[in-house]
Amino acid sequence: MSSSSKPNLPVTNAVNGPPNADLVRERGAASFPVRDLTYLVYGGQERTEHLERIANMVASDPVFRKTDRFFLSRTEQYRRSLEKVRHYKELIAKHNLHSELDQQDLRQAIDEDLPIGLHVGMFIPTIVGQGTDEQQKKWLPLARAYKIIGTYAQTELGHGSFIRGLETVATYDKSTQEFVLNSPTLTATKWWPGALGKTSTHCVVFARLVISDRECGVHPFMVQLRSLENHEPLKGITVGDIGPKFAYETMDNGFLRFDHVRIPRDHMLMRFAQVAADGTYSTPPHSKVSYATMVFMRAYIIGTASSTLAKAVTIAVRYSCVRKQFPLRSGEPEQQILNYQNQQAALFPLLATAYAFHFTGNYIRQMYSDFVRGMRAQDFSVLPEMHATSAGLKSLTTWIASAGIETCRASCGGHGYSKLSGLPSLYANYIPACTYEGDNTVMCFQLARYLLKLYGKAQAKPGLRLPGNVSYLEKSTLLDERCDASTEELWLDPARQLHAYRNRALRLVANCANRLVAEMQKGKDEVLAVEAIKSDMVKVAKAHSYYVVLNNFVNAIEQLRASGTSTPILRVLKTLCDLFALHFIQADLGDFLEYGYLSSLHTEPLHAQIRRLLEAIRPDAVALVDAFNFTDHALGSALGVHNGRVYETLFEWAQQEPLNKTQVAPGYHEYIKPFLLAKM
Ligand SMILES: CCCCC/C=C\C/C=C\C/C=C\C/C=C\C/C=C\CC/C=C/C(=O)SCCNC(=O)CCNC(=O)[C@H](O)C(C)(C)COP(=O)(O)OP(=O)(O)OC[C@H]1O[C@@H](n2cnc3c(N)ncnc32)[C@H](O)[C@@H]1OP(=O)(O)O
Ligand SMILES: Cc1cc2nc3c(=O)[nH]c(=O)nc-3n(C[C@H](O)[C@H](O)[C@H](O)COP(=O)(O)OP(=O)(O)OC[C@H]3O[C@@H](n4cnc5c(N)ncnc54)[C@H](O)[C@@H]3O)c2cc1C
Repeated sequence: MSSSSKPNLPVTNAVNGPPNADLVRERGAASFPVRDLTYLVYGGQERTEHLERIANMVASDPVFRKTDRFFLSRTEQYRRSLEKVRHYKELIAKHNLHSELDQQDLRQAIDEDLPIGLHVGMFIPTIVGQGTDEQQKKWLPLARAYKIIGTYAQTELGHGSFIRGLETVATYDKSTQEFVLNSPTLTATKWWPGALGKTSTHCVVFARLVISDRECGVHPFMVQLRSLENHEPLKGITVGDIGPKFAYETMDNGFLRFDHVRIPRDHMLMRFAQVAADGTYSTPPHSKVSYATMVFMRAYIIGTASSTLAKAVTIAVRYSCVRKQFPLRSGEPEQQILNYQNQQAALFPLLATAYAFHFTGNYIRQMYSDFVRGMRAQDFSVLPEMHATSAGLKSLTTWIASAGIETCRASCGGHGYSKLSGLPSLYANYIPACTYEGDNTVMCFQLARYLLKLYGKAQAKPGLRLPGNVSYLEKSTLLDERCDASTEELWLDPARQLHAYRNRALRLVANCANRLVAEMQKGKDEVLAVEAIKSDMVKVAKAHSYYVVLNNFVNAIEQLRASGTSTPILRVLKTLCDLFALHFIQADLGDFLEYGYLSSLHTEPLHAQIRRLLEAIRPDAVALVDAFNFTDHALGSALGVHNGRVYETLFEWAQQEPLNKTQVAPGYHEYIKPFLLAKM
């Protein structure tokens, strides 16, 4: 064989051999029926089996392969994701997966940021939420059949967070009954929308409406960007890809400029605000109703924080079970790294958090559907609570999940740094969730503002009843109460855990409110006073959101108990809930100590209880990640493979590296050989 054309490496087929013995042993020793926990997570046996059928269909389909993704150029990755989109459509037809839920299941199983994500996640929901009945009748069938592909074009080069600062203009021309869309400045260029660059034929554009020189605020408009015949941009439209990013290579995030592009009057989405033919403008029933798609997506993002973190933890826990380093004493076998307390302290709180966020996702889904039901009946009263709660939870969950993926990566040592571990790309593709759909810090201000307002109202009007999750703001006497968890046992009491979280949140709200007043007493107006407390506002929003997450976890376990869930499952969920509660007190201990809510009387038993919880989770750790039921395809990780054949898989996958295609390195003749063979 020619030494330069073929690798001199053994061809292995070892990835499919017998499973790793440690994993097998651990699976056999679980304290609870794993399958039952899987059913609980996915909503029952039937639903789980349905999801499995779809996941297995995807995993065995070569079009959806992922293993070579690291060796493709950006353009190849984009093309590959288009191929996946086409195949996704073929499978919908072939397997009759026409319901929205089936299609969502299929996309989730494909597990890639496809350039139709924005079409499904924001373009169609905006037509549904903001379009009149006629507009929906016109565009929804086309969009659902993929006869048009759309996106959500709001952010501009100059502004993302400050929506009222957007510069794209839609000027109404009464004489032709058209809107004229224009990008008057460079900073008015739309910048970032997913699938805008190369894929979309249409988009919903957010532009400031101007009628006879009167500014009417930002509104959504349906605009065709590209020809449906040949995909060329239409006249007056400049569109393209924004270039390389941290990751997200499969997505053509784009830019877009308008040069006096005319669209008919009925292309403004007019469910809530209208422009009549004569230019009469009718205001919407709530000034922020056109922001509803963002609220929808924030709720969706909260739900995905659990599954994303669960993937990272699955990889890290399985690998930590297979990986061995050091005997404790010489002559003894080496330890699985999962036996080390530090490894457990890094990973198990994240495991607990993935379960906690699962219940947060259920909670926000329910809240969102109640909100939509109200909105359909023209009741917008829940909007402020929905907006504030989802803004805070989106921030907390994405921050924790992002940091958690990185913790998992680091806990896998050197192999965690290999892209073949799946963790670097999971991290890089996930972290923009802290930015898109509202920068997390900016979102925290929204929740903190809401809490401060309610706190002020409750102070001004004793006896006022506030909604469930914020009702603790009524009880300023809570501020005088102290922790009484002076033993390890007491720290397992959910009422005490919740008391601590409520007390911390209320204290931070109250402090913020007091500081606001103090700043104003120093002579600042309210606007400047708010600026002086902004970092505290972020802490307020996080503290409240932690409380909401824990409260939902505790409530969910109570409901499961009431509905007859088996004791072993309840026991393991309670242990996870305890660890979640105690770990995040330990992580922010300063907050609790600062005002004397806790003292060393309480912190010692707290730390000791956390150590006990880590020990309690250890024998079930593998079973707990198995219960998330990810296929190897979904994990895309040599370290997280279900059979634990980590080294075989790493070795085999590395053979695909293009550098290994030849024995002699490309560049050898030009760059290495000359100095190796140079005369001394
Ligand atoms: C739940 C069910 C889920 C089911 C899921 C099913 C299907 C999903 C399908 C598919 C999904 C597929 C793929 C997607 C996957 C992953 C995601 C991938 C990519 C992400 C794409 C990203 C898209 C984007 O990023 S779009 C752009 C997003 N941009 C932002 O978020 C901008 C952030 N800024 C703002 O929101 C606002 O400007 C602001 C910061 C909130 C401030 O607004 P402003 O106008 O300046 O108002 P203020 O003057 O400050 O406030 C006035 C008043 O209004 C209140 N307010 C503000 N916003 C809202 C709102 N949205 N609702 C209600 N009220 C609001 C504000 O609090 C204030 O109130 P006050 O006066 O009482 O204090
Ligand atoms: C991968 C990705 C996909 C995206 N997809 C889309 C899409 O499909 N459609 C779309 O329209 N947009 C999209 N976006 C844009 C995204 O929504 C915005 O980037 C996001 O809303 C943040 O806005 P910004 O970039 O203006 O950040 P900025 O607001 O400029 O934030 C920069 C910094 O300033 C701080 N800051 C901002 N305002 C304040 C304030 N008032 N007080 C204190 N601090 C402040 C922030 O906390 C942050 O630290 C996407 C972005 C990314 C990264």
